[in-house]
Amino acid sequence: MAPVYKLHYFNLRTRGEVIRWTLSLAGQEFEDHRVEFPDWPALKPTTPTGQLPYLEVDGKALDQSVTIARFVAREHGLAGKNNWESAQVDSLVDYLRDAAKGFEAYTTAFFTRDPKIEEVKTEFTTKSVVPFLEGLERKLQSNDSGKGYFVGTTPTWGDLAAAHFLDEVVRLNPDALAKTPLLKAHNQRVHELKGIKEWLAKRPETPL
Ligand SMILES: N[C@@H](CCC(=O)N[C@@H](CS)C(=O)NCC(=O)O)C(=O)O
Repeated sequence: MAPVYKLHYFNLRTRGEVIRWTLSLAGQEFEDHRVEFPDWPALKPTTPTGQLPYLEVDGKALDQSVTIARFVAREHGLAGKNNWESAQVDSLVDYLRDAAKGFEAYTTAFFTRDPKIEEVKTEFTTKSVVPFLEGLERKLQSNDSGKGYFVGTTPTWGDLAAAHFLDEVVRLNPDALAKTPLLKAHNQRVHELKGIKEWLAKRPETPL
């Protein structure tokens, strides 16, 4: 029997979205349980660690967003074709997590209604993320397969993590990819993948 997947997360993209993209590219059906904030205090003690996301697979719970996305990718052949490719994907995802620190400052400012949110946004999109975008473009360029993905010849969950992150950057600054044309083209390439295109067309619109 095919496994039954249920993803528990808030009604946000943030730490849940790469998991949703990976499930979608895999063509894996899943229940997208979005916890509303007023319901959270009652649900919190029922979760593995008191935090979200966690994924239920046939009733068993797996927590930690990056681990969950990697698990789904491995289950569906989206984590690289050999150990070297898997390590390259992991390296890409680690790099993105460093790049995302400035974005986390923005999400904190959003949730705390920081009056300086515009400054935080400008600092992230025009300063702190810039060297990461250049580094990311070099990583993409270093794959000479000619297929336009970060690792190997087919999309991996690393491509999804990169494209999702860049979407968030572009939401905050539409010109952010002007100096990294390869990243811009990669972003469009990922958006055109069947499962991703379908997911983007149907996902709920949320502020983050
Ligand atoms: N390392 C964890 C962090 C999880 C985390 O920080 N979750 C936040 C939402 S993004 C949460 O559950 N906050 C509510 C709470 O702690 O009560 C992961 O990546 O899954």
